[in-house]
Amino acid sequence: MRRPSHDGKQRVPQIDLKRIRKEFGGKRGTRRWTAINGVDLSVEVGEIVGILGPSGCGKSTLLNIVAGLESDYDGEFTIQGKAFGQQIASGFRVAYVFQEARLLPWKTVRGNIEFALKAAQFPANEWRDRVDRVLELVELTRFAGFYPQQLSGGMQQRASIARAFAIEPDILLMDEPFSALDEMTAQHLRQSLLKIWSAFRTTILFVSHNAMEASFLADRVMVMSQGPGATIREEVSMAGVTRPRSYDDNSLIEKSKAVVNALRRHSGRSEVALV
Ligand SMILES: Nc1ncnc2c1ncn2[C@@H]1O[C@H](COP(=O)(O)OP(=O)(O)OP(=O)(O)O)[C@@H](O)[C@H]1O
Repeated sequence: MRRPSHDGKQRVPQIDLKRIRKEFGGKRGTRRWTAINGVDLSVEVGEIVGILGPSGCGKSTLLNIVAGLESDYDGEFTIQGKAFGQQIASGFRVAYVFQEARLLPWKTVRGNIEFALKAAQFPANEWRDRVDRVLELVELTRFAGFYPQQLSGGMQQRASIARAFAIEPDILLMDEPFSALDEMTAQHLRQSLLKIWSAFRTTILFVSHNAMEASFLADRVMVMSQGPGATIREEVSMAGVTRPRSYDDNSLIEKSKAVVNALRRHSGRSEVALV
């Protein structure tokens, strides 16, 4: 999937996974399970790529490998042509947004974001401006002094997205970030995410179960097959769906149907719904 740049030169992809295979178990008599086998995926700088596939096919496993949380796998994984550990040692940053906001309950929204800035070694004199900027982008300025339990689920997730962007990550990983929210809140948050992405142009790799969500956010949607030994079977390009995006855009609706059809083809199930 390596593609030439507009000037005709080969660019080095931001994320490059080749022939990735991950097996679980097999130790002390536990069942051996090949979760993924032969995954190839290249993501360019500033791209948004979505991963969809049947439950248990290995989507989170793939994100965990890119996050550096999973190191026991076969195949090659490089970041801009270098080993992950080498890139992290030279200041490369990866942020992860999960289904739940995972904010520290004893810290305010500002305190949570400052905590991440401190961990990422940003100088303390930059914290206030950085926090203010990201909170404005996710429309939480008035809630900087609130504790997580004083916020709705959608607001907490917005705070977690703000925290992720505050450290200006080179890569943002998201594992079903909006699936715990009602659809109207999720729609608002997807818009917020794209607004903040257009300010930072961070490379985003995310997992979703929602074809419309994936189509709305992504430049490309990768559809995985059913495991064991799951792999990426099809790519649906969102080229032609202009940004900023609207849920009413017919070209988006058509692309979303194409994603659903790809899921049907590769999940071995026929009852996959549009959302
Ligand atoms: N730590 C583990 N030990 C054993 N098996 C595991 C482990 N983690 C994941 N698996 C197995 O690997 C497969 C892939 O899991 P993974 O969580 O990556 O799938 P997924 O596509 O993200 O699932 P879902 O869509 O349901 O969240 C599953 O069959 C799962 O049971």
